[in-house]
Amino acid sequence: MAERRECGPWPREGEPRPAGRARRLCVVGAGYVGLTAAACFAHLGHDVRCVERDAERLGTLLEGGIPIHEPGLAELVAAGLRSGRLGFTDDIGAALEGAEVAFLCVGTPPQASGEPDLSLLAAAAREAARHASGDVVVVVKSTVPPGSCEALELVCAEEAAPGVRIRVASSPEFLRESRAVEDFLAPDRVVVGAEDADAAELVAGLYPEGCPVVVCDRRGAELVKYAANTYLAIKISFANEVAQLCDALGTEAQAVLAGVGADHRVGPEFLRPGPGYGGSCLPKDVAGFIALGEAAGTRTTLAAAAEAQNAHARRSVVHRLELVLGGLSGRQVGVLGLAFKDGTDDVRDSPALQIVADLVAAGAVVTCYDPLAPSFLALGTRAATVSGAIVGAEALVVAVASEEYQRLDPVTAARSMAGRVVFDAAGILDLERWTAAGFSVYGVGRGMPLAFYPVVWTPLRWTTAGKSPGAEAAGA
Ligand SMILES: NC(=O)C1=CN([C@@H]2O[C@H](COP(=O)(O)OP(=O)(O)OC[C@H]3O[C@@H](n4cnc5c(N)ncnc54)[C@H](O)[C@@H]3O)[C@@H](O)[C@H]2O)C=CC1
Ligand SMILES: O=C(O)[C@H]1O[C@H](OP(=O)(O)OP(=O)(O)OC[C@H]2O[C@@H](n3ccc(=O)[nH]c3=O)[C@H](O)[C@@H]2O)[C@H](O)[C@@H](O)[C@@H]1O
Repeated sequence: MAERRECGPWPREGEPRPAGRARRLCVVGAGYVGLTAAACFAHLGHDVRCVERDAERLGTLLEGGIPIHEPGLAELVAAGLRSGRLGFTDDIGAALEGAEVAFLCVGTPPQASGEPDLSLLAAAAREAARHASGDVVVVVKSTVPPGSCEALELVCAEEAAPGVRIRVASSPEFLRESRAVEDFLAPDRVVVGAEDADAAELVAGLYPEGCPVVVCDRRGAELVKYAANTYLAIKISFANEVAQLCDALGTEAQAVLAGVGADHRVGPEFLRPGPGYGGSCLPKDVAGFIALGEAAGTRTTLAAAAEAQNAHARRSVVHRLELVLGGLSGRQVGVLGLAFKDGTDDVRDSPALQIVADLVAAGAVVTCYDPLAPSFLALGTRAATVSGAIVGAEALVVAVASEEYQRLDPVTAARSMAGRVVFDAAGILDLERWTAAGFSVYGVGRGMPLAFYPVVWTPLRWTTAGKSPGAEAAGA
């Protein structure tokens, strides 16, 4: 076993102290998860070398920039580089020198079957094992199906030099994009799956002091991640289901869901209706959860229902707008938001992007605005400001719940737009103000014209005091 060593003097004045000792760490992959983990571990006092194989991404990092938008991350990276506790390289051998722990944070993108593609991860594990000169605990942070760590341990054993022991542990990541740093430094919990207590303790000790740690076996830790994301997806789909019902019943979804979420057993978070969930993980992990059930021969009906409801939610924005406008061909539509949610530049599997694509496919003339989404997106016309996106528009779609869009003044919008239709898919506009400015406001859980519904719901009529119509019909 490699000798454990301290990484520089500790503690340093004014800096947070890690729960365990400061360690030498290697992090493979400098994406949303890897870069955040590397910068935060360095902030916690560890000595971190981060390996990135993408030349452009690495170049940006080596020049002191960061390749993604994540609040607070640039500052942490800069501080890590200044202190010497953070470094970037494409040389995994150099990054592993003296490292006791190597975190694998590479992508596990979805395949058509719903199962994730683990080829990048297997390649990273192979490289790490091949270049390890001493014993290393390889920690899989990427989201992987149960059983992956066990399989990777065999791969590592094949590649490792004689006498080098590679143990593979699981420690899935739960951070949210746009809040990656705060989530990493103050997690609700850390999950560690390892086959021996020593490895579990080593890994758990790297995280911020005082955060709750759930220790289980590797399969359990791997499953926590899928189950957690699937549960969040189910909650969002439930909110969308309630919102659709609210539209049909002519009531406001926000108030109804606030009433549901106020019960502490339910909780208010992830009950915001909208254009469906997206991003690189929720859709992928729900599909992965269903694929897991199929492989294991268990029922995953709730996950499948969440997926089906989400597909409906994502299609229905443009479908509804088409009905409201009486057709989309040649109609000028402004869209606010392209990223998969507010505060990020990530457009992977973005519902907003799908809205724009569906509008363009239906023949609409689209102008969109997003302050962070990459400029290479060639969908419709890209405006540089909110006002640029709405000028001359017959209808406006708010696709992402951003404060910037919420601040849009309806009186100014009315002056600039050609029409008075707003589809508030994100559910953020002040109904009263927009209605007062002459707009017809539609949206998910924000009301739809009655003609939209094939069945017109009629309020129950109480014909006999104290008895329900059902009771009467039953002859009570
Ligand atoms: N994005 C998110 O918010 C979260 C993602 N996850 C999971 O974490 C994993 C990573 O996700 P992201 O960070 O979003 O992916 P990403 O695609 O943004 O970043 C992965 C990085 O790894 C690099 N890479 C791939 N193979 C490499 C190798 N052999 N050596 C060095 N670098 C290599 C890529 O060039 C890329 O920069 C996925 O399994 C994902 O499901 C988990 C929690 C949150
Ligand atoms: O595994 C992952 O990658 C991560 O996936 C999600 O994080 P993230 O994808 O960054 O974004 P969320 O904030 O969860 O939003 C996901 C999608 O759901 C939508 N959403 C979220 C909440 C809500 O109430 N309603 C709703 O429609 C968002 O707009 C977005 O499209 C989870 O929240 C993280 O815990 C997890 O680590």
